[in-house]
Amino acid sequence: MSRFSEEYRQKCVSADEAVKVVKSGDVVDYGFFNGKPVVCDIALAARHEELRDVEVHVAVTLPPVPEVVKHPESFVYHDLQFSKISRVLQRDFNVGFYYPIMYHQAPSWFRDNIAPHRNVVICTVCPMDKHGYFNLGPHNSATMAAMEDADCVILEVNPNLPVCLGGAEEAVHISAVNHVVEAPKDLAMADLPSPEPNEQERAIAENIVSFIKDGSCIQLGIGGMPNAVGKIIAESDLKNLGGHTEMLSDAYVDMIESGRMNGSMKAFDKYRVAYTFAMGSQRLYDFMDNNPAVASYPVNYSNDPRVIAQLDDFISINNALQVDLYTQVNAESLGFNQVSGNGGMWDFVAGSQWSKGGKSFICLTSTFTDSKGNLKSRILPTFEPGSITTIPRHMSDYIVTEYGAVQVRAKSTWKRAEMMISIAHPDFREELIQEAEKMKIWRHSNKK
Ligand SMILES: CC(=O)SCCNC(=O)CCNC(=O)[C@H](O)C(C)(C)COP(=O)(O)OP(=O)(O)OC[C@H]1O[C@@H](n2cnc3c(N)ncnc32)[C@H](O)[C@@H]1OP(=O)(O)O
Ligand SMILES: CCCC(=O)O
Repeated sequence: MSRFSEEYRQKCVSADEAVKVVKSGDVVDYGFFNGKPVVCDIALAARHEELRDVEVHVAVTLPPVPEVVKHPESFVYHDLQFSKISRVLQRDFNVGFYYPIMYHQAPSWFRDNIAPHRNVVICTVCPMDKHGYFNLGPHNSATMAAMEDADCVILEVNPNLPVCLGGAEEAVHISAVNHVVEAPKDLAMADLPSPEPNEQERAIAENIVSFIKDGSCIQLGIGGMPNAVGKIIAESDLKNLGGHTEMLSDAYVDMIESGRMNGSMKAFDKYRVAYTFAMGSQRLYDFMDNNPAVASYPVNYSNDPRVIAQLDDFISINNALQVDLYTQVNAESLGFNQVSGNGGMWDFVAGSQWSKGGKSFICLTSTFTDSKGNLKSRILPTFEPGSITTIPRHMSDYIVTEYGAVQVRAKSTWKRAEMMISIAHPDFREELIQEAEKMKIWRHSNKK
């Protein structure tokens, strides 16, 4: 028994008891990603008749669907990064709001009193260790900063979370905690395996891999495509790659276990992949458990472009929904429907271009087939009203489809239009040229 056991026993209460602290008008933070509580969420939602206008904040609503969203008159739900659940909630039920973020700034939101003050933080953690620490598991992010800001910290202990070694700020001490709630021992984490890459995704990945050299440092973003790139790298003969990323995904397990990524050439965090959160399959979480090959850091380190820039040959690979002929990147919305979020995209697009030899790749399949079976170009003359520009054109570097990779950085408007059309699906190229002419970004010498 550790000397902290008595303090643990005193602080351990039922979920119903713990959430009694929440009052109408409070701001309640559910942590980030896998940090979202389950039993405390059920207990809080059960108080919906007596509570009004409680703000709840999460980042990426992982399954299960939170109970609080069923009572929008009592709880105002906010998500820093939409995924399937938040999309459906907002689009079909008019519930939930997106919260734009420049992700590396998140800890300073709390430490510099910029974000609304958190009355209560409730988040899922690993069981307490003999030193009195609760490891945060695969969600470091800005959790410690939010806890520092909070009047009350409630931990929901789940023994199925992997213990994720730091780095920094990967654990909270019992002395900084008000209540501990024990989740059922069989409460599994959301198991989100990535699908096998399709033919187009493999072609895109091949187009990117040709730019990667031995010793490059790799960041992979969220979405289907970056996972395909990881798989192709794992099958390549590249050597001594490093990893420094916001999100640790299954692709990193592929790259590390295949021996391609060992971090031996990194200027710092040598032999480790630095990350701030992980999301993926149970295989990923099993791999991370107590594994010194990966190091958990707060997001003001992992995503700070000034940190990223110090790693030479930094290769940043992120996914987009659409790119227009001006080379503006939309990675987050379709008209007025929020699909995802900017997250750390800006951080890595900037940091990789500041790195010596670094490159930023934004990838997308050239087309999308809608629910009615219509083939649509993802390369558009301009975005539809309401769509958000995630990366402005002056920050775009490489854009990649299955038809090739083009570097639009340091090119004029008419050259960019030509490059974008060269990687569009052939069925749409003529129409795009006509639009480029109307937009006055086409000249007679442009290649058709
Ligand atoms: C974690 C990080 O942020 S790492 C740092 C970088 N940050 C980012 O890259 C953030 C921004 N990027 C992203 O969020 C993702 O990469 C995305 C959204 C661009 C792509 O992610 P994916 O999971 O591959 O997207 P997916 O193909 O499933 O599309 C998402 C949704 O948009 C729909 N969609 C995608 N493209 C289109 C299109 N052109 N027209 C209509 N609908 C579309 C899909 O049908 C899907 O909808 P549904 O699941 O509600 O039915
Ligand atoms: C808080 C946003 C995190 C992300 O990039 O997914």
